[in-house]
Amino acid sequence: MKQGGSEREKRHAGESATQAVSDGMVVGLGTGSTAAFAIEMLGERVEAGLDIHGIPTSFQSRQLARDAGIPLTTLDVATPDVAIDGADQVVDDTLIKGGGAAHASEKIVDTAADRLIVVADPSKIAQALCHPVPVAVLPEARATVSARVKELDGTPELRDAASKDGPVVTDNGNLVLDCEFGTVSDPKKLATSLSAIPGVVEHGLFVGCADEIHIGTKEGVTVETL
Ligand SMILES: O=C[C@H](O)[C@H](O)[C@H](O)COP(=O)(O)O
Repeated sequence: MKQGGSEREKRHAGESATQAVSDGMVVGLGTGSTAAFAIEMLGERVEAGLDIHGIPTSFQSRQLARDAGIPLTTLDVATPDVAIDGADQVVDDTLIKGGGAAHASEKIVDTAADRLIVVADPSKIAQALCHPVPVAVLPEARATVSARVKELDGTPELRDAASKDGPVVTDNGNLVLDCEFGTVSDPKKLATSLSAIPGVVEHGLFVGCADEIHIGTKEGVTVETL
């Protein structure tokens, strides 16, 4: 599922995004290898005196934030001023996310934030949405959701775990169907259709969600404000 992009490019994107963070802010902490660089950099700034709280989007980002010394809070008591998160594909302000199976919590935190900054390497930027759409489903709904995805002309594939026998199980105990739709010409319509299927917990289409894209390159970063 994961696409290329060098560590250097990801680091440049992650570090650039953290410049939007200042004292007193609550920061949504995205998941994945690119967001991890932002968390690392925020930790260094916290150690140097930056006063922030983070809201993690997965077990991974929670652990990284703890290791980095970032104080944590929850959506029960705080609203993120900004969220910094990665993506698997970016077309303008619309994203496909969920390569790390964290898109349900990411969507909750990212859309609650006043501002969503996406961190990406150039391999993620596309002209058309054509990446398979991850769909988190309740385990008992795997077959019924698959059938409905096929009615939408999609091809669902249960995501298998690399490190154990059997399927990927999300932080919330759900399964993931990677659904191939070819080129998605109307992401809003597909998002609505997927959300309406009983048993779908969340899908990875983030339609019109991004406010800024920080694209890390070997030399530096390009920032697109949307
Ligand atoms: O579920 C995971 C997330 O949506 C990630 O933000 C996305 O897969 C991008 O991850 P990475 O920066 O490792 O490519």
